[in-house]
Amino acid sequence: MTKPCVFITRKLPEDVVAPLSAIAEVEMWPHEDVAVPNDVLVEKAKRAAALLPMVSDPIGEQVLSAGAELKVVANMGVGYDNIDVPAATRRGIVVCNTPDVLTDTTADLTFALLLATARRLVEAAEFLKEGKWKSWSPFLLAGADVHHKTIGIVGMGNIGQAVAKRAKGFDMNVLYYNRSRRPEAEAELGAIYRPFADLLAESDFVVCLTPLTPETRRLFNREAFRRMKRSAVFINAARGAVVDEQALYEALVHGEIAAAGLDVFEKEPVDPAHPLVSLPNVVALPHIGSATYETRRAMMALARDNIIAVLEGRPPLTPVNRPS
Ligand SMILES: O=CC(=O)O
Repeated sequence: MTKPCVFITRKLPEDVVAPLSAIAEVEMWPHEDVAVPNDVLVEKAKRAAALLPMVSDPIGEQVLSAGAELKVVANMGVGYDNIDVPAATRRGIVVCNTPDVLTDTTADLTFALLLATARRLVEAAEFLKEGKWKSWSPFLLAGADVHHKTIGIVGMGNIGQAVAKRAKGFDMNVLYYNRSRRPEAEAELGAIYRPFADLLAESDFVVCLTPLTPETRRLFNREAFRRMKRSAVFINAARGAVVDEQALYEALVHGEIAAAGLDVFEKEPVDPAHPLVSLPNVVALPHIGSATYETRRAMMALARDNIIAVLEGRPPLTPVNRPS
């Protein structure tokens, strides 16, 4: 019997791929740091029973309709806004993501970004390396305190709750906004629910961790930034398109908010000349929320195991849709 074909859109370690190679004919895009061009992806999809894409690979109508044999698309990421899930569901294709395995790692990065932005760590490190440090001075590179302040978390899923836990360790007052109330976070973490507009007005740190959906696209617009305190620090570790980047730029330039820490951008990789990136009060990172060796390997393994399960006729481990 011929083995089903699997296409992986980046070069992954052989030992991670080995269990899949035992049951399938696996082809990998041979580069680790260059994305597969869309025309190649469409071509590969034609023979594939399974795709293992990165969160940066668009899996829309074009790829899905080419994939006559496709049974499963196992994204390597918790977010799956790069995949047209309704179109996959209509075609009977299972879509999977990689939740849970990245929760603590992404929460660590989010909190590190918050600290780095509030305490101006990147600016300070560059200041020293550029030979600008002439003396200890009272307000040299002074930032804002984090401890005992109010954090407002928008998107209280697993990562939001893990950030809340870290914030509690800093004696912060934790507010949250979510589509649905989270009684367990309220009981266990003392997180307090606030309507979106109230959270923006009351928080010293506004942390965006909501998935990108049609409802959350450009949620952080001009009006949202105007509601924030002038001393507010905005952190985005979710998706760039949840933010109106022009509105954020203007809010930062006009002093409507104090600073921003951004791990994600509407267009990635972001141009280093992007106006937001050039601002001194912006800490910009290249979408590294889950980027530790341990977690990235766990994400790869989970995506792989989702594919193995579907190809072997078992239920997927972490599906996001239920095609009939
Ligand atoms: O952004 C990364 C992810 O969704 O896992």
